[in-house]
Amino acid sequence: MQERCKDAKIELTSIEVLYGSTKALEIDHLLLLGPALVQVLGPNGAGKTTLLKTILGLVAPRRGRVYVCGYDATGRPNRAGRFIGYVPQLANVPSHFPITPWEIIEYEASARSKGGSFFARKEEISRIVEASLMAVGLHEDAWFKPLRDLSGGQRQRVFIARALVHNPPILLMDEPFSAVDPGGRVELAELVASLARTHLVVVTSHDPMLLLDYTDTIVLINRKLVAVGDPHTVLREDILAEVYGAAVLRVKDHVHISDEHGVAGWR
Ligand SMILES: Nc1ncnc2c1ncn2[C@@H]1O[C@H](COP(=O)(O)OP(=O)(O)OP(=O)(O)O)[C@@H](O)[C@H]1O
Repeated sequence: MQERCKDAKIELTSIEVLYGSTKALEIDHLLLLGPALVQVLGPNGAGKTTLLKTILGLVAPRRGRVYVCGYDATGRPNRAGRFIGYVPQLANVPSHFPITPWEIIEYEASARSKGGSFFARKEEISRIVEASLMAVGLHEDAWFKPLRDLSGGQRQRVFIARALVHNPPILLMDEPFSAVDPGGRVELAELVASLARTHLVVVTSHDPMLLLDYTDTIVLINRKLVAVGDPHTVLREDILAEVYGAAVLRVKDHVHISDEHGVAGWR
């Protein structure tokens, strides 16, 4: 029987993830409900990507369970992947191939399409590719250009489009702004925010500022869950200092975090 997602929901219970003998992440309980925008924040090596991969079933925790839309998806990427679209860090995606946005989405849609005649499927796949590229606002001029000729912002839209192909209720995005120039970030933030009106969107970040006005929940981690709640509750100097130490500064009524990714500040 086809499993359906009644509520866009991620729940983690008693999670412990190890790489070899090193503990990478510990979470007693975390419940995320959509539609919403959730930012996962933490310093380098805090376990942000590990958290996303654990939710995706790509990393199996040593103990604990991961539920996606109410289904046990612990260590089961095929089950989690039905309900989740994953947008990887652009830095980890090779961009020098002459592949085009259309081909990337077409490949994903073909891999996920089943049944029907070859011609009906081909027509349906073209419809899905077009709808996905339009949903992320990628201009038609860019659809058949090699990926390497696109800007960071355009490339990021392509991978968001790919994540949307199977119409998942949940989107996980790993540092979606890191390879995008400052000019493109604001527009991209608006796209992410608009998707969060209809999806549960979980974004990892070093800088919560760009999405702050749209954010429902901040999850602060540092190899364990440090705090979870709305931005006003979590982005407090004393809580941040627990994770970032001396990298947290107060200048007048602004709080700043400075790390090798730059300085993020807010009031
Ligand atoms: N496959 C792996 N094998 C061994 N150690 C790993 C593996 N993946 C991650 N780690 C380690 O686990 C810790 C958490 O890594 P992770 O990539 O989840 O952190 P992060 O918060 O996403 O970091 P960053 O902000 O630098 O991207 C780091 O110390 C990292 O070196």
